[in-house]
Amino acid sequence: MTTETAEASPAMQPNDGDESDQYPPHWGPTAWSLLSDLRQRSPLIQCITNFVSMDIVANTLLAAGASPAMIHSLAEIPDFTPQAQALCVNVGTLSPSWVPAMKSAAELMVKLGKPWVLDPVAAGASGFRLNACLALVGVKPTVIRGNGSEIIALSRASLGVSKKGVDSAHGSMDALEAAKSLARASGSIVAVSGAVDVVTDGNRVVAAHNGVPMMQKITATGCAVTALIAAFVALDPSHPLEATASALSVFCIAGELGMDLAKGPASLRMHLIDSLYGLDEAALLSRVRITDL
Ligand SMILES: Nc1ncnc2c1ncn2[C@@H]1O[C@H](COP(=O)(O)OP(=O)(O)OP(=O)(O)O)[C@@H](O)[C@H]1O
Ligand SMILES: Cc1ncsc1CCO
Ligand SMILES: [Mg+2]
Repeated sequence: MTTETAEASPAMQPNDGDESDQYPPHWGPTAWSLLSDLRQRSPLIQCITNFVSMDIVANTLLAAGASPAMIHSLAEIPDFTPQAQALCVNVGTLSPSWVPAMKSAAELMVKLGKPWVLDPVAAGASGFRLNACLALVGVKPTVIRGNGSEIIALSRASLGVSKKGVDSAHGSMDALEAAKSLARASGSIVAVSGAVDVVTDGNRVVAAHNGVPMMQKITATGCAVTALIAAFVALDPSHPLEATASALSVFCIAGELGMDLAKGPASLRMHLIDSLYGLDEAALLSRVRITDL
């Protein structure tokens, strides 16, 4: 829900020529190996997500090779959640009755030693939402992925800073220090999406430079990439930072390839999903742009 342009980002062209020297070569094979694994192993990903995003989240997971389940009833969690390889919790259309299911599913995943990922949509929009997000952060998400404004709001609240500030239109780089503080305070990997996606464990910071600005004009692309992060982390739970950066880069490469065929947001949505489904090794290796900051 932030607006950010990407004039400074070299994200739209293949990673070839001299420019490739700035991108460490190990990231391409890492991302490809995770995507290949996803297609082979098809992990079951439980999503407790908002009404707006349910369709694009399920279709993104399917196109990437995962198996989505949009199951959010508290009554089903004891039987169903233990079968999932990862859980994605998204507070986008939160109401009080959803919070116990979110907490209970997350607690169960932690108890079982499995990863779960939090998308704190519009975290600073209300006291109710912020408190729910803080309670969920207390259940130790493996990864928290939000846009700049969301990470700044959550980071301030988790550090007990009462001044909320103007939580709109923050770029991902503006949120870098907030992301590091939140990662240190929570023990989670924190990812901030934007023209450049940044991922941190509180010390190390990596940046993924893929994507196109038009992705912001499709609702719930952020929710979709959070779910894809859950799927990637399910494959390699002991390396969540690498899995998170790879998922962001892969999703954004699908956006770049989709943009070549799109006429606007609606056709980009379709072509992004098609491009994710068809993404091959050569295209991925030539386009991955991940750097250590
Ligand atoms: N200016 C940009 N240039 C390139 N890619 C972008 C840009 N802005 C966002 N993206 C990409 O679009 C996807 C969604 O990120 P965004 O920051 O818009 O999420 P969000 O605000 O949580 O969205 P939503 O709430 O609609 O799900 C991410 O994969 C991100 O990398
Ligand atoms: C637009 C919108 N409102 C609540 S959730 C959502 C989807 C993007 O997060
Ligand atoms: Mg969002």
